[in-house]
Amino acid sequence: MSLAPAVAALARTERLLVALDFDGTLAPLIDEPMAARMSADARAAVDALVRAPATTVALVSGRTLHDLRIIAEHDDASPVLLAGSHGAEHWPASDDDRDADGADAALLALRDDLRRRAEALAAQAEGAWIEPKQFGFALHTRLVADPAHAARAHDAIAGLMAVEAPDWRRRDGHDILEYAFRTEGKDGAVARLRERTGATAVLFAGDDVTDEDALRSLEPGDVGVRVGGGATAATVRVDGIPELAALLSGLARERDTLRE
Ligand SMILES: O=P(O)(O)OC[C@H]1O[C@H](O[C@H]2O[C@H](CO)[C@@H](O)[C@H](O)[C@H]2O)[C@H](O)[C@@H](O)[C@@H]1O
Repeated sequence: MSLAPAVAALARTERLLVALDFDGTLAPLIDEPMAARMSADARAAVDALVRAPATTVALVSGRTLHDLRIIAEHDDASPVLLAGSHGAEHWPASDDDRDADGADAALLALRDDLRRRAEALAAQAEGAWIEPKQFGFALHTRLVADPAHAARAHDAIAGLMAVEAPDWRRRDGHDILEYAFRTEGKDGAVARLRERTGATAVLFAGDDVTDEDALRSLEPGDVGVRVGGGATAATVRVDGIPELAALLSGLARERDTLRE
Protein backbone atom coordinates (compact mmCIF):
# COMPACT_ATOMS: atom_id res chain seq x y z
CA MET A 1 0.00 0.00 0.00
CA SER A 2 1.45 3.39 -0.95
CA LEU A 3 1.40 6.08 1.73
CA ALA A 4 -0.71 9.22 1.33
CA PRO A 5 1.66 12.11 0.44
CA ALA A 6 1.05 13.83 3.82
CA VAL A 7 1.93 10.62 5.68
CA ALA A 8 5.05 10.06 3.55
CA ALA A 9 6.19 13.62 4.35
CA LEU A 10 5.45 13.08 8.04
CA ALA A 11 7.61 9.95 8.02
CA ARG A 12 10.67 12.13 7.34
CA THR A 13 10.22 14.35 10.40
CA GLU A 14 13.06 14.35 12.91
CA ARG A 15 11.11 13.28 16.02
CA LEU A 16 7.68 11.71 15.48
CA LEU A 17 4.81 11.32 17.95
CA VAL A 18 2.08 8.86 16.96
CA ALA A 19 -0.92 9.46 19.26
CA LEU A 20 -3.78 6.99 18.92
CA ASP A 21 -7.28 6.72 20.30
CA PHE A 22 -8.10 3.18 21.51
CA ASP A 23 -11.74 2.07 21.16
CA GLY A 24 -12.92 2.00 17.56
CA THR A 25 -9.45 3.02 16.34
CA LEU A 26 -7.20 0.16 17.45
CA ALA A 27 -9.79 -2.11 19.08
CA PRO A 28 -13.14 -3.09 17.51
CA LEU A 29 -16.22 -1.82 19.38
CA ILE A 30 -17.86 -4.61 21.33
CA ASP A 31 -20.59 -5.00 23.97
CA GLU A 32 -18.36 -5.63 27.01
CA PRO A 33 -15.88 -2.71 27.36
CA MET A 34 -13.31 -4.56 29.48
CA ALA A 35 -13.08 -7.35 26.90
CA ALA A 36 -11.88 -4.87 24.21
CA ARG A 37 -8.37 -5.51 22.87
CA MET A 38 -6.34 -4.18 19.94
CA SER A 39 -6.86 -6.17 16.74
CA ALA A 40 -3.85 -8.31 15.83
CA ASP A 41 -2.89 -6.09 12.88
CA ALA A 42 -3.27 -2.90 14.94
CA ARG A 43 -1.10 -4.40 17.70
CA ALA A 44 1.55 -5.40 15.14
CA ALA A 45 1.54 -1.86 13.68
CA VAL A 46 1.88 -0.26 17.12
CA ASP A 47 4.76 -2.61 17.97
CA ALA A 48 6.49 -1.75 14.67
CA LEU A 49 6.17 1.99 15.41
CA VAL A 50 7.55 1.47 18.93
CA ARG A 51 10.64 -0.12 17.35
CA ALA A 52 11.02 2.59 14.68
CA PRO A 53 13.77 5.20 15.14
CA ALA A 54 12.99 8.55 16.85
CA THR A 55 9.32 7.61 17.20
CA THR A 56 7.10 7.65 20.30
CA VAL A 57 3.70 5.99 20.47
CA ALA A 58 0.99 7.23 22.85
CA LEU A 59 -2.55 6.03 23.53
CA VAL A 60 -5.00 8.90 24.12
CA SER A 61 -8.29 7.52 25.40
CA GLY A 62 -11.54 8.34 27.15
CA ARG A 63 -10.96 5.27 29.31
CA THR A 64 -9.80 5.73 32.86
CA LEU A 65 -6.05 5.20 33.07
CA HIS A 66 -6.69 2.12 35.21
CA ASP A 67 -8.90 0.48 32.57
CA LEU A 68 -6.71 1.62 29.66
CA ARG A 69 -3.69 -0.12 31.16
CA ILE A 70 -5.67 -3.37 31.42
CA ILE A 71 -7.17 -3.38 27.94
CA ALA A 72 -3.98 -2.12 26.27
CA GLU A 73 -2.04 -4.82 28.18
CA HIS A 74 0.34 -2.10 29.32
CA ASP A 75 2.96 -2.49 32.04
CA ASP A 76 5.60 -0.30 33.67
CA ALA A 77 8.29 -1.49 31.23
CA SER A 78 6.30 -0.27 28.21
CA PRO A 79 7.64 2.65 26.14
CA VAL A 80 4.07 3.54 25.12
CA LEU A 81 2.87 6.75 26.83
CA LEU A 82 -0.74 6.95 28.03
CA ALA A 83 -3.36 9.66 28.46
CA GLY A 84 -6.62 8.46 30.05
CA SER A 85 -9.95 10.11 30.94
CA HIS A 86 -9.74 12.21 27.75
CA GLY A 87 -6.44 13.75 28.91
CA ALA A 88 -7.12 14.22 32.63
CA GLU A 89 -4.85 11.30 33.62
CA HIS A 90 -1.33 10.46 32.42
CA TRP A 91 1.21 7.68 32.51
CA PRO A 92 3.83 8.34 33.54
CA ALA A 93 2.40 11.01 35.83
CA SER A 94 4.18 14.20 36.73
CA ASP A 95 4.33 15.77 40.17
CA ASP A 96 1.59 18.31 39.47
CA ASP A 97 -0.97 15.76 38.16
CA ARG A 98 -4.13 15.60 40.26
CA ASP A 99 -5.94 12.27 40.42
CA ALA A 100 -9.42 11.61 41.77
CA ASP A 101 -7.98 10.89 45.24
CA GLY A 102 -6.74 14.47 45.32
CA ALA A 103 -10.13 15.92 44.38
CA ASP A 104 -12.33 17.81 46.78
CA ALA A 105 -14.26 15.34 49.00
CA ALA A 106 -17.55 17.13 48.28
CA LEU A 107 -16.96 16.73 44.54
CA LEU A 108 -16.31 13.00 44.93
CA ALA A 109 -19.46 12.64 47.05
CA LEU A 110 -21.42 14.47 44.34
CA ARG A 111 -19.90 12.16 41.69
CA ASP A 112 -21.02 9.08 43.60
CA ASP A 113 -24.47 10.48 44.34
CA LEU A 114 -25.08 11.47 40.70
CA ARG A 115 -23.81 8.10 39.48
CA ARG A 116 -26.29 6.30 41.75
CA ARG A 117 -29.15 8.50 40.56
CA ALA A 118 -28.10 7.96 36.94
CA GLU A 119 -28.11 4.20 37.56
CA ALA A 120 -31.73 4.41 38.73
CA LEU A 121 -32.68 6.35 35.59
CA ALA A 122 -30.75 3.98 33.30
CA ALA A 123 -32.53 0.98 34.84
CA GLN A 124 -35.73 2.17 33.17
CA ALA A 125 -34.32 1.35 29.72
CA GLU A 126 -33.57 -2.36 29.26
CA GLY A 127 -29.92 -2.85 28.29
CA ALA A 128 -28.76 0.60 29.45
CA TRP A 129 -26.08 0.70 32.13
CA ILE A 130 -23.78 3.16 33.87
CA GLU A 131 -19.99 2.90 33.74
CA PRO A 132 -18.35 4.53 36.78
CA LYS A 133 -15.53 6.81 35.61
CA GLN A 134 -12.75 8.45 37.58
CA PHE A 135 -14.23 11.94 37.31
CA GLY A 136 -17.88 11.16 36.62
CA PHE A 137 -19.88 8.43 34.88
CA ALA A 138 -21.03 7.29 31.45
CA LEU A 139 -24.38 5.99 30.19
CA HIS A 140 -23.97 3.05 27.75
CA THR A 141 -26.82 2.31 25.33
CA ARG A 142 -25.17 -0.17 22.90
CA LEU A 143 -27.39 -2.96 24.23
CA VAL A 144 -30.66 -0.98 24.19
CA ALA A 145 -32.71 -2.49 21.36
CA ASP A 146 -35.19 0.37 20.94
CA PRO A 147 -33.60 3.72 19.95
CA ALA A 148 -36.57 5.54 21.57
CA HIS A 149 -35.68 3.93 24.92
CA ALA A 150 -32.04 4.94 24.50
CA ALA A 151 -33.12 8.52 23.74
CA ARG A 152 -35.34 8.55 26.83
CA ALA A 153 -32.43 7.42 29.05
CA HIS A 154 -30.25 10.17 27.52
CA ASP A 155 -32.91 12.79 28.16
CA ALA A 156 -33.52 11.67 31.75
CA ILE A 157 -29.82 11.84 32.62
CA ALA A 158 -29.31 15.10 30.74
CA GLY A 159 -32.21 16.53 32.79
CA LEU A 160 -30.61 15.37 36.05
CA MET A 161 -27.26 16.87 35.11
CA ALA A 162 -28.75 20.18 33.94
CA VAL A 163 -30.13 20.69 37.44
CA GLU A 164 -27.44 19.15 39.66
CA ALA A 165 -24.17 19.71 37.80
CA PRO A 166 -24.66 22.11 34.88
CA ASP A 167 -20.92 22.88 34.71
CA TRP A 168 -19.81 19.26 34.22
CA ARG A 169 -18.51 18.47 30.75
CA ARG A 170 -20.82 16.40 28.54
CA ARG A 171 -19.32 14.12 25.90
CA ASP A 172 -21.26 12.14 23.31
CA GLY A 173 -19.73 9.11 21.62
CA HIS A 174 -20.57 5.74 20.08
CA ASP A 175 -23.59 4.60 22.14
CA ILE A 176 -22.25 6.48 25.15
CA LEU A 177 -23.05 9.72 26.98
CA GLU A 178 -20.50 10.82 29.55
CA TYR A 179 -20.44 13.54 32.22
CA ALA A 180 -17.27 14.57 34.08
CA PHE A 181 -16.26 17.30 36.50
CA ARG A 182 -12.83 17.45 34.86
CA THR A 183 -12.95 19.22 31.53
CA GLU A 184 -9.62 18.35 29.92
CA GLY A 185 -9.80 17.20 26.30
CA LYS A 186 -7.65 15.17 23.95
CA ASP A 187 -6.29 18.43 22.49
CA GLY A 188 -4.55 19.12 25.81
CA ALA A 189 -3.27 15.55 25.94
CA VAL A 190 -1.66 15.88 22.52
CA ALA A 191 -0.13 19.27 23.43
CA ARG A 192 1.38 17.77 26.58
CA LEU A 193 2.72 14.73 24.72
CA ARG A 194 4.17 16.95 21.98
CA GLU A 195 6.05 18.97 24.57
CA ARG A 196 7.14 15.96 26.59
CA THR A 197 8.55 14.09 23.58
CA GLY A 198 9.95 17.11 21.74
CA ALA A 199 8.04 15.90 18.68
CA THR A 200 8.67 17.79 15.44
CA ALA A 201 5.42 16.40 14.02
CA VAL A 202 2.41 14.42 15.23
CA LEU A 203 0.08 11.83 13.73
CA PHE A 204 -3.22 11.52 15.60
CA ALA A 205 -5.87 8.97 14.69
CA GLY A 206 -9.37 8.58 16.12
CA ASP A 207 -12.90 7.51 15.29
CA ASP A 208 -15.22 9.50 17.55
CA VAL A 209 -16.46 12.98 18.45
CA THR A 210 -14.06 13.32 21.40
CA ASP A 211 -11.14 12.69 19.02
CA GLU A 212 -12.08 15.79 17.07
CA ASP A 213 -10.71 17.96 19.94
CA ALA A 214 -7.27 16.53 19.15
CA LEU A 215 -7.75 16.56 15.38
CA ARG A 216 -8.73 20.25 15.43
CA SER A 217 -5.64 21.10 17.49
CA LEU A 218 -3.10 19.68 15.03
CA GLU A 219 -0.50 21.99 13.54
CA PRO A 220 0.92 22.42 10.02
CA GLY A 221 3.05 19.36 9.22
CA ASP A 222 0.99 17.11 11.52
CA VAL A 223 -1.43 14.53 10.12
CA GLY A 224 -4.92 13.81 11.44
CA VAL A 225 -6.59 10.53 10.51
CA ARG A 226 -10.31 9.85 10.96
CA VAL A 227 -11.23 6.18 11.22
CA GLY A 228 -14.67 5.55 9.67
CA GLY A 229 -17.44 8.04 8.90
CA GLY A 230 -18.61 11.27 10.51
CA ALA A 231 -17.71 14.93 10.27
CA THR A 232 -14.03 15.53 10.87
CA ALA A 233 -11.18 18.00 10.92
CA ALA A 234 -8.81 15.21 9.81
CA THR A 235 -7.15 15.49 6.42
CA VAL A 236 -6.88 11.72 5.93
CA ARG A 237 -9.75 9.25 6.29
CA VAL A 238 -9.56 5.46 6.42
CA ASP A 239 -12.49 3.04 6.36
CA GLY A 240 -11.72 1.13 9.53
CA ILE A 241 -9.19 -0.48 11.86
CA PRO A 242 -7.56 -2.76 9.22
CA GLU A 243 -6.94 0.23 6.95
CA LEU A 244 -5.51 2.29 9.83
CA ALA A 245 -3.26 -0.65 10.80
CA ALA A 246 -1.99 -0.78 7.19
CA LEU A 247 -1.30 2.98 7.25
CA LEU A 248 0.57 2.73 10.57
CA SER A 249 2.60 -0.28 9.37
CA GLY A 250 3.56 1.64 6.23
CA LEU A 251 4.59 4.61 8.35
CA ALA A 252 6.74 2.33 10.54
CA ARG A 253 8.42 0.85 7.44
CA GLU A 254 9.13 4.35 6.12
CA ARG A 255 10.57 5.44 9.51
CA ASP A 256 12.83 2.36 9.45
CA THR A 257 14.45 3.62 6.25
CA LEU A 258 15.79 6.56 8.31
CA ARG A 259 18.12 4.06 9.97
CA GLU A 260 19.79 3.29 6.63
O1 LIG B 1 -11.45 7.40 23.69
P1 LIG B 1 -11.65 5.94 23.45
O2 LIG B 1 -10.43 5.10 23.68
O3 LIG B 1 -12.26 5.67 22.09
O4 LIG B 1 -12.72 5.46 24.56
C1 LIG B 1 -14.08 5.89 24.43
C2 LIG B 1 -14.97 5.06 25.32
O5 LIG B 1 -14.65 3.68 25.04
C3 LIG B 1 -15.45 2.71 25.72
O6 LIG B 1 -16.76 2.72 25.17
C4 LIG B 1 -16.78 2.42 23.78
O7 LIG B 1 -16.19 1.10 23.56
C5 LIG B 1 -16.93 0.01 24.19
C6 LIG B 1 -16.13 -1.28 23.94
O8 LIG B 1 -15.97 -1.51 22.57
C7 LIG B 1 -18.34 -0.04 23.64
O9 LIG B 1 -19.09 -1.07 24.29
C8 LIG B 1 -19.05 1.31 23.82
O10 LIG B 1 -20.30 1.30 23.14
C9 LIG B 1 -18.20 2.46 23.25
O11 LIG B 1 -18.77 3.72 23.54
C10 LIG B 1 -15.44 2.94 27.21
O12 LIG B 1 -16.37 2.08 27.85
C11 LIG B 1 -15.65 4.39 27.61
O13 LIG B 1 -15.35 4.56 28.98
C12 LIG B 1 -14.72 5.30 26.80
O14 LIG B 1 -14.97 6.67 27.13
